[in-house]
Amino acid sequence: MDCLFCKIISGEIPSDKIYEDDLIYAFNDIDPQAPQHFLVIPKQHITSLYEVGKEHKDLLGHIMLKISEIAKEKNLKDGYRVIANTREDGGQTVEHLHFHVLGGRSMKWPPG
Ligand SMILES: CCNS(=O)(=O)OC[C@H]1O[C@@H](n2cnc3c(N)ncnc32)[C@H](O)[C@@H]1O
Repeated sequence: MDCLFCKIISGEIPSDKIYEDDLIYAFNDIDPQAPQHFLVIPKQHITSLYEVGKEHKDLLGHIMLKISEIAKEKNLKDGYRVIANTREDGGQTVEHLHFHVLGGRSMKWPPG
C-alpha cells in the first residue's frame, strides 16, 4: 500500500509516536501549525471521512475519546481544535483518514 501513514504505522517511516493500540495510532505532526499539533489515525486504511460508514462507528468513537484523553494529558485546558481535512476542498493531502489536534494557541474563525 503506497500510503504514507500506513508506512508510519508499520514503522517503515519514522514518527514521533504519542500513543498506539490495536486500532489507532497517534503521533506528532512533522510540520506543526500550533505549539501542540498531533494526528490520530486508524490503523485500518480508510481514505477519508467521506468513506466512513456505520461499520466505523466504534472506531470513530475510540478516536474521539483518545483525542480527549491525550489533550488532557497534554494539559490543553485552554482548548484545542480538532480538524479532519476531507478531500480536495477540505485540503486533504494525505489520503488516510486522520484527525488533527491543534492546541497551545488561540485559533481563528472562520478557517481559510
Ligand atoms: C495540508 C494538510 N493536509 S492533511 O490534512 O492531509 O494533513 C496531512 C498532515 O500530515 C503531516 N505529515 C506529513 N508527513 C508527515 C510525517 N512523515 N510525519 C508526521 N506528519 C506528517 C503534514 O504536516 C500535514 O499536517
